[in-house]
Amino acid sequence: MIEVKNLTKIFEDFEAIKDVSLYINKGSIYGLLGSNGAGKTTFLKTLAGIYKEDKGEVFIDNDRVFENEKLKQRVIFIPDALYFFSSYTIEDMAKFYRDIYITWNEDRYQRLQKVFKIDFNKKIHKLSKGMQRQVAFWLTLSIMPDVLILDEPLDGLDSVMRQKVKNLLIQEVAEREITIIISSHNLRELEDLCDHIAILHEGSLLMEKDMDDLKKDIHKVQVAFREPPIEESFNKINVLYKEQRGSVMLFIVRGDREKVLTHFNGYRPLLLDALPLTLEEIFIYEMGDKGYVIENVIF
Ligand SMILES: Nc1ncnc2c1ncn2[C@@H]1O[C@H](COP(=O)(O)OP(=O)(O)OP(=O)(O)O)[C@@H](O)[C@H]1O
Repeated sequence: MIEVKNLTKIFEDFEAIKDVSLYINKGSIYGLLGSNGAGKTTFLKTLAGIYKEDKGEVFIDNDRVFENEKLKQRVIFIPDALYFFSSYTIEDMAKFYRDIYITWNEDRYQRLQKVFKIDFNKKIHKLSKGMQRQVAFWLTLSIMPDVLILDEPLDGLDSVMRQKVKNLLIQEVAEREITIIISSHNLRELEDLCDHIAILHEGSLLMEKDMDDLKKDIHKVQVAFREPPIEESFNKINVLYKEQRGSVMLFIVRGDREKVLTHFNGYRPLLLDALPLTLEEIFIYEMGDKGYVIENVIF
């Protein structure tokens, strides 16, 4: 269980994280979204104990993370820009981790070679970007961490390998109840993996929700009216976005699905359809609500 209490992180006079509080349950796969520069990497590095909190506190299983060597045995961070010692082979790196991590699992390391299929004796810096990322997962999963913090984790992996890695992560959660925190711009991927989602915007927590609740709360409504109602009628519902597409109107509406449908049914429409939004659509509309808008959104 991870608890972040009123976390603020400051670089010189710039507040990269502003008073963020949240709670991540054990066994959760928690997705972190946000525009470029929103503070995701800073947040993850503070969670991993690489950065010290300037205000507030980060706890993992009720222990402070920063400078906590014991806890760092159980918490692994895979950064977006990977780092390996130059001239090290995979086996050299494994030896290094074997010496550091008491939880290192040799059997798993050997078995995962069948998944990643890269020669142990290859020099890591001579491998492709995607292969280096495979090595990062291979070594990390051999450490058997309890908490895995991943910054843009699947970047550079091909589609087959992405699926394999996602399966390995889901298996870890199912079998060992590890906790995974993932930041990514690939919302399709987060949608498949995560049970919880948070959106950071300019260092602040914009929204934090269970994935199912998030989807229950926002709808894409397509409606064709016999006679369009007056504009003010829509003030009774929480419309985030509205667009005319020929004879059909598209609404993005927040609120209870049944209440939204009852409202539109009141006009006896010729056509009425309410569809769930994808995570990508939810992100765009939530951000649009905060002034981070893209024009002419076409789905
Ligand atoms: N070491 C640092 N020194 C000064 N400013 C920093 C440092 N690291 C990050 N920042 C600033 O903090 C803000 C948040 O950066 P961060 O890398 O956390 O964003 P991000 O959400 O991960 O962005 P992206 O999606 O583009 O990777 C940015 O304005 C960035 O310039």
